[in-house]
Amino acid sequence: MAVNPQAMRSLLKVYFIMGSTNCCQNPENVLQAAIKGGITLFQFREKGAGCLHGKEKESLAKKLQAICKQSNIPFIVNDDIELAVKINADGVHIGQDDEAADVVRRKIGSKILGVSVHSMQEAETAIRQGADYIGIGPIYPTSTKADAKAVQGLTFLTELRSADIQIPVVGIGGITSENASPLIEAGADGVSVISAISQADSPEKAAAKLYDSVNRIMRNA
Ligand SMILES: Cc1ncsc1CCOP(=O)(O)O
Ligand SMILES: C=C1C=NC(C)=NC1=N
Ligand SMILES: [Mg+2]
Repeated sequence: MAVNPQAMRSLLKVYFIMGSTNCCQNPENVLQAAIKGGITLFQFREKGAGCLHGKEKESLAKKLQAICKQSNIPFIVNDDIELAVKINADGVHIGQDDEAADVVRRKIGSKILGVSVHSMQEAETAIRQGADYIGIGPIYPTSTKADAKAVQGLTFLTELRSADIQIPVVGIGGITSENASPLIEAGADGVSVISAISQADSPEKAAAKLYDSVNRIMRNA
């Protein structure tokens, strides 16, 4: 269901990303709590040391997809296009080391397509090839992704918005409710987080605080 940019922007507000290796508690309970707290979009990202594969990965994906469905939260799959198509996910997120966005677009039809970009060139290519949103980062230092690129702060986001690039944009990397506001003020449509919610004592409270800090800024913008 490729969404129109305005609908995409509201989906990106509090974009929770998680896989089994990011959770201290049961992933289903963490997702249930995050939804209660107010996340607006979910991405299943089963990656890194100790992550699930094959049937186990598919089984967890289906459980988390069912939880999202109950609350009408779109379910995005990271990297694994085949899995996304097989379980009829609402969209996929790809990076520069995955298949090209135009190839993925042909495979997923009108589902949501997100692309990670780190330069104007990559952003323009993603837009041309039909991305519905772009993910940029790491905005702040993060230990969640071992091979994250250099911390970019708000520089690239500011460059995008100064070049009048209007595609929906979400930032990622080390984001918490304490540092989310400057990102929104610089023109991001939302924040995507892994550990701020997945490793919180209360994922529900963490999600609610993020939702509140993002909306407070948007109301005053
Ligand atoms: C997937 C990804 N891409 C850039 S940083 C990152 C990890 C973000 O995790 P956290 O929100 O815990 O910093
Ligand atoms: C690397 C990523 C960047 N941005 C988003 C939204 N998801 C990702 N997996
Ligand atoms: Mg990838």
